[in-house]
Amino acid sequence: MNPVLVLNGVRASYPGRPVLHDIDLQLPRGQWLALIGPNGTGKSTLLQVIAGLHRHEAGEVRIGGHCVASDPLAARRAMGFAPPPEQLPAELSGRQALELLAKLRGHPADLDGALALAERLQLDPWLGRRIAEYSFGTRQKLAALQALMGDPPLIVLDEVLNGLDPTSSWTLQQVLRERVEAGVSVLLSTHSLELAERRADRVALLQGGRIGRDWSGEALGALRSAEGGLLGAVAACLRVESGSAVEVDAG
Ligand SMILES: Nc1ncnc2c1ncn2[C@@H]1O[C@H](COP(=O)(O)OP(=O)(O)OP(=O)(O)O)[C@@H](O)[C@H]1O
Repeated sequence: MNPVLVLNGVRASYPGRPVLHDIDLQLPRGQWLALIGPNGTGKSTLLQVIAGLHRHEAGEVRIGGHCVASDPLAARRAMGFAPPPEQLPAELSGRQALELLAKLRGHPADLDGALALAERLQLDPWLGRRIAEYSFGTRQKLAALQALMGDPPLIVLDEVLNGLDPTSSWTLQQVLRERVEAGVSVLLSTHSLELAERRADRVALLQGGRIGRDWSGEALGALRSAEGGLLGAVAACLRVESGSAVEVDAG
């Protein structure tokens, strides 16, 4: 089966600052990929390129076979993206924001599924209140709901578990795992190596604007039982990049 997400030679930058260099990545159906990497290495930029919110200067991004640059609407329909919490419409209630999204997508019935998920995430008591009154974690839950709404084949989440209380975080991880088991693909950026190691099917390390390492399910399985685990493996990669591995080896 064709991968749900394909990136070929993707490059992107901000004025005077190249960020992504020739990113090649494929995400098969029914796989949870955790994207990790140091601060400022370009994870959010990469996810925004995939969501069509940041222009890529070279290469190609395809979602469900649709090219993000030439057929953005079809590409967007094949994915769910959690907006950054500060970009949620503060003057609307959570319910109004979900209704608006369902209407914009042309699937008002999607609201029912989102409301059921809101209950699982204990967001339902907040849905009648203005988003401006939400805490950071409550906004994160609403953003995640938006990404999950309508059951898209690809779900893209940028550090969306940050700020969630442990029970809500666990529930959202369970929801994501259920979706993955049903054939949905999840791309989640995170700084939690524990989450990446335990929950994801595969982990990609973004390093210097490139995919420096890509640990498959098998490699992850080996890391789970190895001393140091994923943290040790990531630290080794970053030492090599900074050149300090040479010092360590020489010492
Ligand atoms: N709007 C912007 N204008 C200019 N530079 C930006 C902008 N947004 C991000 N950058 C720069 O692009 C680079 C990548 O940023 P990005 O937010 O994608 O990194 P990240 O890996 O998600 O970081 P973090 O882990 O800290 O969230 C950084 O050097 C950052 O300073």
